[in-house]
Amino acid sequence: MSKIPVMEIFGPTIQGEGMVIGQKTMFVRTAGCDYSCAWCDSSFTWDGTGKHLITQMEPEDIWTKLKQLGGSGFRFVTISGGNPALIKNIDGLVDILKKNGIQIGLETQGSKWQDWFYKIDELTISPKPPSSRMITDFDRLDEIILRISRQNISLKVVVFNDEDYDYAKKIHQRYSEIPFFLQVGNDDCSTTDDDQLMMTLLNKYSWLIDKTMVDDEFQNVKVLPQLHTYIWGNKRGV
Ligand SMILES: C[S@@+](CC[C@H](N)C(=O)[O-])C[C@H]1O[C@@H](n2cnc3c(N)ncnc32)[C@H](O)[C@@H]1O
Ligand SMILES: Nc1nc2[nH]cc(C(=O)O)c2c(=O)[nH]1
Ligand code: SF4
Ligand SMILES: [Mg+2]
Repeated sequence: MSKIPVMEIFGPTIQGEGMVIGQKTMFVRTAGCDYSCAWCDSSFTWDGTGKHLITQMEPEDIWTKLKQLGGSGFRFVTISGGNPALIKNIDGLVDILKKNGIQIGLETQGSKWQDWFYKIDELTISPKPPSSRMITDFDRLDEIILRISRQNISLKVVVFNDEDYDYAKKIHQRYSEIPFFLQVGNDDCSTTDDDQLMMTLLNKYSWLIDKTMVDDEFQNVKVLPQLHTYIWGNKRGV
């Protein structure tokens, strides 16, 4: 048995965030998280509300489903969650994807390690700022980042307020050699008023840009929105 708890499989869509923003990709979203961020936009993966959606799947079945949805029109799969790093069996899925010439992206927060991280092509670590109410274990994060430092990795911190911004700077300074992304926080993950949401998010993006541009301590940084929210709002599975 090498099953993986899957919450949703979707795509093709664009990667809306971070180091490979705009990339055509399929998504595999796993269930369960060791964190419970105050503003998690995927809380259905861990708060019980999506329990009925969880399917225990063999890696081969996930590959079959990906091909069903994406046909032969994709070369990239992003694994997100929840925290996929809780799941040892993702190793089997990674091997199947590699064998079929698929590039793999991973979204995780840097709280857990798996050896299959070594096989990920584009690895995003997203440590959580104070507004999330999570506490970063820096010894653990140091260890993980050291292990993957020769791979294609990036750090991405979501910013909601000044305190988060200061935390982001601390992360950037601690791991100054690693490509660094600031990401706009979405504090209304339930609204269906897409126009209002876009206005709010654009204003926040503008605030974050203004702040970063005059900050000499942020020299080499990329400031990004969650692009998919501009197109599809809070819609799930896109
Ligand atoms: C849902 S998480 C899943 C992967 C992993 N648990 C993590 O947090 O990195 C995927 C990405 O969405 C970001 N995210 C979650 N909620 C958000 C929100 N309300 N606004 C902006 N980004 C958010 C996370 O910081 C992370 O970078
Ligand atoms: N289009 C799109 N891009 C994303 N980038 C990271 C996502 C995530 O939830 O991990 C995500 C997502 O859910 N959709
Ligand atoms: S670590 Fe990621 S999935 Fe887990 S609660 Fe935070 S944002 Fe959500
Ligand atoms: Mg998301």
